[in-house]
Formats: sequence, C-alpha cells, structure tokens
Amino acid sequence: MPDQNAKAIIIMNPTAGRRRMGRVVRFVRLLQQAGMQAQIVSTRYRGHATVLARMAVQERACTHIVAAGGDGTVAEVAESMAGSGIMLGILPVGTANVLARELRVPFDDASNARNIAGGACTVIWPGCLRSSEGACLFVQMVGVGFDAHVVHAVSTRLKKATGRAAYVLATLGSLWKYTFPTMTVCVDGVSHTAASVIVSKGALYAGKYILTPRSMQESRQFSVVLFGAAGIGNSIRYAIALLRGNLSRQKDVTILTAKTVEINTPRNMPVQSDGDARGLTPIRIDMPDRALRIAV
Ligand SMILES: Nc1ncnc2c1ncn2[C@@H]1O[C@H](COP(=O)(O)OP(=O)(O)OP(=O)(O)O)[C@@H](O)[C@H]1O
Repeated sequence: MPDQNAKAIIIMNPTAGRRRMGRVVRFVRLLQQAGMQAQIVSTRYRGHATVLARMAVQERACTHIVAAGGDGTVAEVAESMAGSGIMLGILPVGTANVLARELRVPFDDASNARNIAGGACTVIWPGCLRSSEGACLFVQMVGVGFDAHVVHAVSTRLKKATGRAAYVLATLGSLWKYTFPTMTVCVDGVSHTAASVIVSKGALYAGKYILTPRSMQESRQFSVVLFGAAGIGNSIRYAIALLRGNLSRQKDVTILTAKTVEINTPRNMPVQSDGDARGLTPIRIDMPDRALRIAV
C-alpha cells in the first residue's frame, strides 16, 4: 500500500535516448494512479541532474527521485542521492539503460510505476571514479582503452538520430584510429598490464550483453575485466565474444574482483563512465561508503 505522502520528483534528461517527453508525462499519470504525487523537472545542461537531485535531497522535498534517462542520468542523480536513504526510481528512456536491465526494472511503465509506489527496493553500491575531470560516482562501469575511445568519438547528434547505430559507426571509425597503447592496471595493489580495461559493477554491458558472469551491484567490490590483446582483429574477436555471451571464456581476458583500481597509461587516454566521456587518465576507482536504494 503506497504511503499517502509519497512524492516523486522526476528528473528528466530531455536529450537522453530518442527524446521521449510524452512517455515521461504519461509516467506522471501512472505514478498518480498508483497513489503518489509526482512532478517533472527537466535538466538544462550536462551535470544539472546532480544539482536538481541535491536540492531535492537537501530540502527533503520528496520520498522518491525518479531518473528519467539512461545510465548517465542515473549516475548524475545518484551522485546527490547515494547515502541519503531516499528511494531512486528509474524510468529507462536512455539508449542502453544497462542498470535498469541489470536490476530488472520493468520497461513496462505501468508495472514500473506500481513498483515504485509499492516501496520494494534493492540496495546497490556505486563506485567512485577520479579522473582529470575530478571525482564522480558511476553506477554501471568505467572503461579505459578501446571502448572509451568509441564513447569519446560518438557523435551526440547521430546518437539522437539513430540510437545505437551511432556507436556502431564510432566503433568502425575507432578500429582504424585507435593505437592500443599498453596500460598499467593496479588492482588492489597488484600490477597488471592490459590493452583495454573495463571496471564494472554489473554483469551486463552495452544493453543486454554479458560482460562478466557475476553482478557486483549488491557488493562493495567491482569486477575488473582486463583485455590482454591489442589490435583490430582482437577487438573484433572480443566484440563477437561479447555478443555471443562467452567473453569471460576468452583465454586472454582476465576477470578479477577488487576494491581499488588505478590505471596509468603512457600518455593521457580517454575515460568513459556509464557510457559518457569522463576526462582522461590517470584514474583511480574505489568504493565509497554510500549506498543507493533503487525501486524495483
Ligand atoms: N539538458 C541537457 N542537455 C545536454 N546534455 C544533457 C542534458 N541533461 C543531461 N545531459 C547529459 O546527457 C548525457 C547522456 O545521458 P544518458 O546517459 O542519460 O542518456 P543516453 O546516453 O541516451 O543513455 P545510456 O547511457 O543508457 O546509453 C549525460 O552525460 C548527461 O550529462
């Protein structure tokens, strides 16, 4: 039975996915039908979701904040909400929506609204990334190497127009441009080398594809996926293995569990977190003591 005073503030990224404003407006009605008060606030610039969520948390203006967007929007909202105890709902209107898939948040909006109003939640532990852009939380993953090169190369305009096809084009372009420098990855104090690295809280990657056998969302650790081989041929082999769900069985892919990771590279390299460009290396990743309650 929903709490009579339950109120959701929906922080909507109007640039996420393919701009589904109507869907967000309908979601307000669905939350109201489920017994909650709800209002939409729209972001105006990158990082604005963090500011809006911080205001809502400080003013204790709501019982729930709903991030209407993709993983980048969820991460920006999480930045201000983690540790607050306020419930985070996800309206998955982004491009990949990996965290929503991971936590099995319903993509059917009526079920999602009922779940948010119903009060059931799961507790997850976001990671903290420190890069040339400063510190930020991430909810799903951080990448350095080939995937970060793709994220930095993807055209925002094309992403809005074509969705995932923009990533396919950026991947093809990066295959020819990326030079695969070897990086040093210090995992809980032990040094490794790799051609590419993904540090992941979840098991999924780029939507529904299996990156690691185990999700670490409910643990205060993450998986570190080290790609041993450089070059175009190996990158294509890794991509095919990811699509087929057998990446972890590739002989030159190592998956470790860790609490801290430091990545150093011969020159500054692009970093991505939750699918968005996030500065340059060197980076440090660790686990802050700030849990997130997510409505499921
Ligand atoms: N009003 C805005 N104008 C421009 N950029 C914005 C605005 N609001 C948020 N952003 C930025 O949009 C970026 C992408 O958002 P988000 O990740 O939610 O969508 P997506 O990329 O379509 O989805 P996914 O990450 O699931 O693939 C984020 O980096 C966020 O900072």
